[in-house]
Amino acid sequence: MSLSSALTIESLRAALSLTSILYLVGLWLGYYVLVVAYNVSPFHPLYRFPGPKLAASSYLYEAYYDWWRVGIYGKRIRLMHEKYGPIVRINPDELHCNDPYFTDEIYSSGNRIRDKWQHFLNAGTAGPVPVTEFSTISHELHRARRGALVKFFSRQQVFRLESEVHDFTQRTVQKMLRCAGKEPFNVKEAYACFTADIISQYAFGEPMGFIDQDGWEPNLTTWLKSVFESAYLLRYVTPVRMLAQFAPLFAKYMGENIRAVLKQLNEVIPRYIQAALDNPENGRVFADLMKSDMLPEEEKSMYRLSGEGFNFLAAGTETTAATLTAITYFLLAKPEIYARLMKALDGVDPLNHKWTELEQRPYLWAVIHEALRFTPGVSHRSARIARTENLIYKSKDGRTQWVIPKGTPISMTSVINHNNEELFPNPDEFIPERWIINGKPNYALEKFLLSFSRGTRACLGIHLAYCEIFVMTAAVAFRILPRAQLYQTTIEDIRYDHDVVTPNTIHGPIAARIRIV
Ligand code: HEM
Repeated sequence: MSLSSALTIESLRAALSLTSILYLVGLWLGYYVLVVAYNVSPFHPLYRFPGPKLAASSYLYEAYYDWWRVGIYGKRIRLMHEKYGPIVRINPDELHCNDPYFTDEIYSSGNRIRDKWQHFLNAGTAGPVPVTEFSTISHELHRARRGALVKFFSRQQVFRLESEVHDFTQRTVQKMLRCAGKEPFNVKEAYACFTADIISQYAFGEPMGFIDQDGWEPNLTTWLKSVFESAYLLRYVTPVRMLAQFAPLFAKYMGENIRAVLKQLNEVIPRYIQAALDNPENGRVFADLMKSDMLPEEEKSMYRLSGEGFNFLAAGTETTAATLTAITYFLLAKPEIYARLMKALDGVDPLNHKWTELEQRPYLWAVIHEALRFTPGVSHRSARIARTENLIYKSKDGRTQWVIPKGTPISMTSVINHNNEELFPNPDEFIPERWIINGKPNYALEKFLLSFSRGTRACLGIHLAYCEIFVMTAAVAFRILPRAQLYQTTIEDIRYDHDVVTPNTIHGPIAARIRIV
């Protein structure tokens, strides 16, 4: 061994000695204590805001409830509001608001700058996801990315492709009917097959084949479940987040579902996009996006577009399927609501109904909005940062006023807003009638619905989601429910208990097992 390599090994040994490791740990602890002290000191810009000091001192408090105890910080935040008022400090850097009248200030529209916050986006950092429209922090870049996509998801565009929604609806219903007299099944899985196939067809020009496969599982949500379940681990455990970047390298050592997701992300979706580009006539979103002059060339890489494709599937499958499942559950559990709905659908053709025609039936509109309130597809809070303006908060009674400093992440939580007793009396009850006023849909109440978020970052797929929900609900009401019964399913399989970004019940994901006779 040469002298120089002997010296290198010697210095490495010295660097890794117990004393030096203890010294480094001590330094880190000292730094951490200083940060905690600063967070609760009067020097911190959020010092005056009420909330538990422990929550303000470090992210450990939030991590304990969201990661360790799994997704229950939302419940904790609700209790904080009861004690501290409408605006509370829930971690060192974030405020939370539970006044629904302030929604459009936080989630504003137009030119008012609203950034997203890295802390939240850390929950989904694998592969190209961070470079997608959904995960874009900066208002300006988000605007450019969304601007290029928005026309593909407009109401007009959904009308143009509505016949495909009908086709997939009828095929799903036919497949459900083939389960008659057989084993009960979880209708959520059937809806997940339907929603994944529709988005794939809509975005890439071809379905993923879940409706045509034998049985309902596995499907995309079977695989995505593990992605949602790892969201908090990625958010709070930095080394895991860093390792996630290299996930494809050690894919073979990972669980089956994560492997399936990686395959979708790295092989299946790029293949769909390539097929779309090779066949521009039928190429839908991606073929057109390549030609779009709204996006600079560097935004059109296969890597980034695969991320967008993946996000469409992830954003629109579980959410829409959960809403349809809640509707099915309540229509079966409450025959009086089902009877009223069937009366409202009088005259509608069971096999050939139009979305616009269905929207004109106030009771159907009400059932759907009550399901979106009761089971919002996304139950975790989502923060916005007003980078350039202080937000002025004034409670309705004028007793509470706050100036929220510009640059502060501030969030709301759909399940908290949707349980507001003033807007939604008896919020634990499923009451479609609350959405009807003078025999018409109560559009004024709709602006308090946070299921699709609001403002510049609201759900891009909202029109597609509504079209799917209206068309499928009517089809199921006519053709499935007269022959279906709930099987080993109670309200506890639907009611929100905690979240893994999407709502979960005490038994896990939302589910409604039905038997068709
Ligand atoms: C009931 C069904 C749905 C619900 C409840 C829902 C809910 C939401 C919510 C709450 C957000 C905002 C998330 C945030 O603040 O970070 C969002 C964003 C988004 N959703 Fe949906 N969604 C649904 C269906 C769909 C469908 C069918 C698609 C189709 C592709 C879709 C695509 C998207 C996209 C691309 C975004 C990101 C928008 C942006 O950042 O500009 N969603 N959705």
